[in-house]
Amino acid sequence: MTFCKRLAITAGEPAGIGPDLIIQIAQNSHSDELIAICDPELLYARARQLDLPIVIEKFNVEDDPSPTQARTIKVLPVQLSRTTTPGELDSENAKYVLETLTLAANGCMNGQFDAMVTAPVHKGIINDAGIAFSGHTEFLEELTGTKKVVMMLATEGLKVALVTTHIPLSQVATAITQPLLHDVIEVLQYDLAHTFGIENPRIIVAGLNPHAGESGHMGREEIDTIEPVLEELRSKGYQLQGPLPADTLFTSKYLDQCDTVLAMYHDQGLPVLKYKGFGNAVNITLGMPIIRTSVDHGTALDLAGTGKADTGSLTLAIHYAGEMSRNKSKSFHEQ
Ligand SMILES: NC(=O)C1=CN([C@@H]2O[C@H](COP(=O)(O)OP(=O)(O)OC[C@H]3O[C@@H](n4cnc5c(N)ncnc54)[C@H](O)[C@@H]3O)[C@@H](O)[C@H]2O)C=CC1
Ligand SMILES: NCC(=O)COP(=O)(O)O
Repeated sequence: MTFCKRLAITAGEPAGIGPDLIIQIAQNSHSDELIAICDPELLYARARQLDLPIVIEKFNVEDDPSPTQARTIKVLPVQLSRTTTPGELDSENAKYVLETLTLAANGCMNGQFDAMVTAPVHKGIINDAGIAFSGHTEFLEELTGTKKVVMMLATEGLKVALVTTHIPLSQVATAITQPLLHDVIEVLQYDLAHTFGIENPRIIVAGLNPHAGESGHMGREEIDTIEPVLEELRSKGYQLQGPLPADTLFTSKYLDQCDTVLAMYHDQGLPVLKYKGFGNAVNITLGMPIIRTSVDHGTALDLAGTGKADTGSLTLAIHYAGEMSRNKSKSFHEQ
């Protein structure tokens, strides 16, 4: 097993804190090789603004991976369409952002990179450019041709996976179908075992409605959709508890006895996780043939160029990407 892994890091939205974070973490050495995929001129300009020293080297795929030296950034260059001002979004650069993601993902699929780590993108400005985009998770699901990927965020003592991701709340109830829930739990169960080494994972599944539907008086999704899937999978040996009311399941009584919470939608699970571990959490896309980790935060336009962005989550995402690539097993859909 090669110790030093080659990790692609996409810098994300150029007006956000992604470039800052790459420059900030480059001040230290790393045992894995980090390849930034972005415009090198953007890094130079942001480094001047942050008053941090960097040396940029062009990435050469023919070289063997080598640990990253302090203040050196290896770059796979992609040119911005327009020069960026920190904090000011420009839809002209949306294609550039997607090009960095595509290069990273394709590079992972063809073996050029061991994993990809993504700095935050701005979903809105990509849509403003006329390109339908709801997140890295969905973009990479399509690009890698994966039937179902699962978003999971992890921090010390808590993992939260989601059944639905970036859709309007008004669409959540109809999006949660038995086949979707079944696929999500299968991917989650498989990855907890094979990526995280939890042999018989205990998963707590949240209900959708207040009080998990109050026996059908406050919504029937628990009875009609969630319970039948849990019953079926329990009969195969899965350790599934629920559907539990989401307002009380995030308490130590339940969390101490589970490995992961499966939330029905984005803002049911992630506020709790971020309350517990914002800045010290990682976002992992489960189920793909490639490894992708990401930060727990967004573009923080208010902090771009100020030097105040916290590097904790990107550092953790890089750590996870390295460890996951050292322990890589087949993904759920490849078995
Ligand atoms: N992985 C990704 O690509 C993600 C992208 N986003 C996108 O980011 C954009 C902005 O989203 P918001 O909801 O405003 O969330 P945000 O995370 O960008 O900002 C929320 C608050 O947290 C602070 N913050 C964020 N990251 C920080 C860091 N590293 N250090 C210190 N403070 C930090 C910000 O200054 C702000 O006060 C949206 O377009 C959203 O879609 C959001 C989450 C993840
Ligand atoms: N809140 C998490 C988030 O929005 C990240 O989404 P993605 O871009 O990683 O799909």
